[in-house]
Amino acid sequence: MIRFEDVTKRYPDGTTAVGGLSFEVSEGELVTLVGPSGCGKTTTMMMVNRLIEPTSGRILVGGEDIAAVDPVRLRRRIGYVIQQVGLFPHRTVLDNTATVPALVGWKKAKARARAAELLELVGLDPATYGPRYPDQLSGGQRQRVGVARALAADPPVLLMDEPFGAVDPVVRAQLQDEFLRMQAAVRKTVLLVTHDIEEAVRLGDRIAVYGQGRIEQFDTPGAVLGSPATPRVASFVGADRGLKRLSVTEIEPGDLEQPPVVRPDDPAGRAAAELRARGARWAVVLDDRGELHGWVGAEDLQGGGSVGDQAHRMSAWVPVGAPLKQAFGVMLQHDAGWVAVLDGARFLGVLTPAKLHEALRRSVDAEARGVARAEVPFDSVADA
Ligand SMILES: Nc1ncnc2c1ncn2[C@@H]1O[C@H](COP(=O)(O)OP(=O)(O)OP(=O)(O)O)[C@@H](O)[C@H]1O
Repeated sequence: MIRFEDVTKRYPDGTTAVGGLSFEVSEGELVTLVGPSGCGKTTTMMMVNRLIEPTSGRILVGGEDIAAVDPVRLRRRIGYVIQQVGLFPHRTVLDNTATVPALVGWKKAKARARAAELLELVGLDPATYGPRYPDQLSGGQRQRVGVARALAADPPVLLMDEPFGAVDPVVRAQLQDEFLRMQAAVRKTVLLVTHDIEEAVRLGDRIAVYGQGRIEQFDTPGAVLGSPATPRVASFVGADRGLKRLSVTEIEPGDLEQPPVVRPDDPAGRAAAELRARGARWAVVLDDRGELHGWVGAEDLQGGGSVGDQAHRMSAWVPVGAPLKQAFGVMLQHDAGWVAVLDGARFLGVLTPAKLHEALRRSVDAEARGVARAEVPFDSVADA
């Protein structure tokens, strides 16, 4: 959808902002450009809507060389969100949002209806916020209006320059979440500039990590964190990249351990014998449909009765597909040595700290080899 072919930008004073850039962003993909200040991220982005012209090379949008497209026509297909949102202070939020549709000749009522729909999409009630003026909004709300306005003419491409930069960390995380939810619904092709590696990892389907004027690595968040391509990338992503990787690695059924399973109506004595036979200190309690009833410890079973009478409710659980970081968080929150992993109500297995570590290592290995994690043999990482 967006394709850079050997693009260089040299400013008249001789500064090479970017040199020999080649990469492609697929349709519906969100690519984050991340790197230290002055490395050329904004220059890269502004060449896409021709606010900056490249010195050499070609940029294609939707297969068309943009050098041949009238810049005004080009910008109608490309939404643009910047940190200083740039709302018109004397126009209401609704009219600000309707700016682009009005510019391209939509009837006023249709443009406003569209604007109201978009305010709703970015989490602002149009009846409450539509009639307000920008200075009657919080920073985070203004930022949302900026996103709504950029989407108003339904452009296939969205360029975002530090769109969540001007707000505090809590609001920022909220805006990121909302934006991801929205992107899942609208599936725009997005280039997003940030200097924050956490944000790049959280939002990007793929990340372009910049060094000075060039891309050092262009890959998925997992691959960038798991196997940084250069020492510069490694130092940029930080010494805690293993921890960051926990948030982009999902729990798969193959990662799980299978503890002993008992039924609620099993006699306690029989269940205790089973635990002894397997050398286990506890078991999960599942009903006949394989749904989680709770867990029971060996000592709970001393007193007789049935397993169901002694079972504890299982509060430490996560859904399959959740990030490993969430599982780790739940483990710490409940001071538990393991968490149950569920698919809907169905019990799949448990994740222990050792299994979590193994899942992380296998996922790094899988990315490096370009295969699914399930294809990485366990013994290849067991001794590592
Ligand atoms: N008009 C200009 N004339 C000369 N040099 C420029 C001009 N605009 C940008 N530069 C230089 O080009 C390089 C890349 O700038 P760019 O704004 O693309 O960086 P960036 O990665 O977006 O940085 P930041 O995160 O600080 O915004 C910098 O060294 C900058 O000083």
